[in-house]
Amino acid sequence: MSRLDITHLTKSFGALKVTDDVSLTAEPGEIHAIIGPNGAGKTTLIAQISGQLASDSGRIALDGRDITGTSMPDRVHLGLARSFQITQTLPGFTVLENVALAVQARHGSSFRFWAPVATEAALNDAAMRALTEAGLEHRAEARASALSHGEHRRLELACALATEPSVLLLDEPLAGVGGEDAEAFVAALAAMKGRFTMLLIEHDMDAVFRLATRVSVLVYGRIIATGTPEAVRADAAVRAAYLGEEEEASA
Ligand SMILES: Nc1ncnc2c1ncn2[C@@H]1O[C@H](COP(=O)(O)OP(=O)(O)OP(=O)(O)O)[C@@H](O)[C@H]1O
Repeated sequence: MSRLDITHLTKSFGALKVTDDVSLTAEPGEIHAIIGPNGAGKTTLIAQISGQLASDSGRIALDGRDITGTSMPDRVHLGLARSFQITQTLPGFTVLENVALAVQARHGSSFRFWAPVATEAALNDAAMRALTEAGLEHRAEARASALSHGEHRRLELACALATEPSVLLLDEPLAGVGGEDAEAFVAALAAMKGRFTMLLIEHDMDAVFRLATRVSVLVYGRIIATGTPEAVRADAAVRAAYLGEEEEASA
């Protein structure tokens, strides 16, 4: 069963059809990237999937369960985590404390019955595991306010992972992140490949083609191709609509 199964999703703003009959899946352990030129409808699609925006028609299922009409908090609770939008980090708290709070938000009721010391140890252990996944364990004791922009993004990633999501929506994780920070982020995601299911929207094509298991290309709200990075790169329609232009522009 697909972790995420989206069928015939649509959304219009007035006369403008921004999401036009989009169907796609995220299979267990895959990183499915969605790419497309500016204005293709990527942000709108992610907003529909996360529940921020209601769809006009179509169906969204998470682990086989229809979540089309559910609220954004309900989707998070059911295991759909959207990084960078839902996470509010606390700048005066340490990195570890921030992630421990995210763990507690997920497991609040089960941790409550434990003795306080054991509770704290268990929370910190779970938080350290998420921090290690995000490649940020060496910053556990730093205050969140002391992190670089790229480190902060990885803290948000760790907070999202701490909720043990079924599917993680990553909306332009590398936006505004440069150099070593970007490299560290991509390395952290690459190391997670196969173990977490992710839908990735990202403008950095090098990162997309390095990370993605499958790539879908969105143009004017429609998916014009879905396949392995190699197949999509070689697709004539994709080259004509998008990649060719990008490569020519950067040549
Ligand atoms: N709330 C809105 N009302 C009207 N039009 C909208 C609204 N939100 C988005 N649009 C339009 O829908 C289209 C798709 O926008 P969207 O932001 O989803 O594209 P995108 O692929 O994420 O673009 P980018 O890569 O530039 O972030 C654009 O033409 C945009 O102007």
